[in-house]
Amino acid sequence: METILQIQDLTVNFDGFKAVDHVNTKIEKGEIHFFIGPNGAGKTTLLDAICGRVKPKTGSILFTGGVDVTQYSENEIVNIGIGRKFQVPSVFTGLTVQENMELAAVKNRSLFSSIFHKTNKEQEELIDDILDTIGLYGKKHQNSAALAHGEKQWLEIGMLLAQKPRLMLLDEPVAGMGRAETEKTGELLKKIAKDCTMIVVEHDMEFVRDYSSKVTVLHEGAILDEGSMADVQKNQKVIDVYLGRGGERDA
Ligand SMILES: Nc1ncnc2c1ncn2[C@@H]1O[C@H](COP(=O)(O)OP(=O)(O)OP(=O)(O)O)[C@@H](O)[C@H]1O
Repeated sequence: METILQIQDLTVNFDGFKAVDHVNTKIEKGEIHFFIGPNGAGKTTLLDAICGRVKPKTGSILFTGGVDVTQYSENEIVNIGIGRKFQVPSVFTGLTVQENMELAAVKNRSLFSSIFHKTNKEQEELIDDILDTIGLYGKKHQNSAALAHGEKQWLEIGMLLAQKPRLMLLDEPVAGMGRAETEKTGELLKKIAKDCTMIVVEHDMEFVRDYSSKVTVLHEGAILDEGSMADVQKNQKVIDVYLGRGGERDA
């Protein structure tokens, strides 16, 4: 196993309140690693620290062995290969599926300059491959406003893939999806994880059971348990603070 991300003694404070409290964990290459736990446990804050949105009070986050991303800006973190998808889709609904992909593929953060930057042949091939992977090749010329909820989420995952990340952070990717879309998303994550490791925050426990390689349970900012879903769901403390309290219905 090769470690892609090592989180060491990570603490994030908001006005003295510890949202993340001395967290230590490792993400292995190729994993679909879920973070679960009750509302307010610190899951989103942890993702925010990895992608540079918040700066920790203590600790380090080592990416592929050496680089401490806590010292980097959000843009630098994207450029070294960590992509983040937020809960609310950020697809441009005035553009087609293909145009959204082109914007992402030219890798320019500014919409204005991206519009004037044509994609090259290599980028076109990459876009076609990704559209095939996310199941939207047949809809490439469709306006993205007309896509179903699940399809918009897949397009956004595709837009992240266009930046060729080695690690992808997903915040509640199946929220609002029906069972069929949820399963399709799980199969998509499995496909992607072969080349791009995944960290996923999720409240849908059926989805976590079906698609996780590893689960970290957070409670009040700290790690309560870690392991396979089969193992952590037997832990009485995890049942008491989350699973047994209908935590999965809180989303
Ligand atoms: N910018 C902020 N300023 C102050 N407090 C914050 C800020 N962001 C988060 N918090 C607090 O930190 C704690 C952890 O929040 P976080 O959003 O990380 O939890 P979560 O586990 O993702 O919860 P949920 O499952 O509800 O999304 C919460 O008590 C929240 O109110």
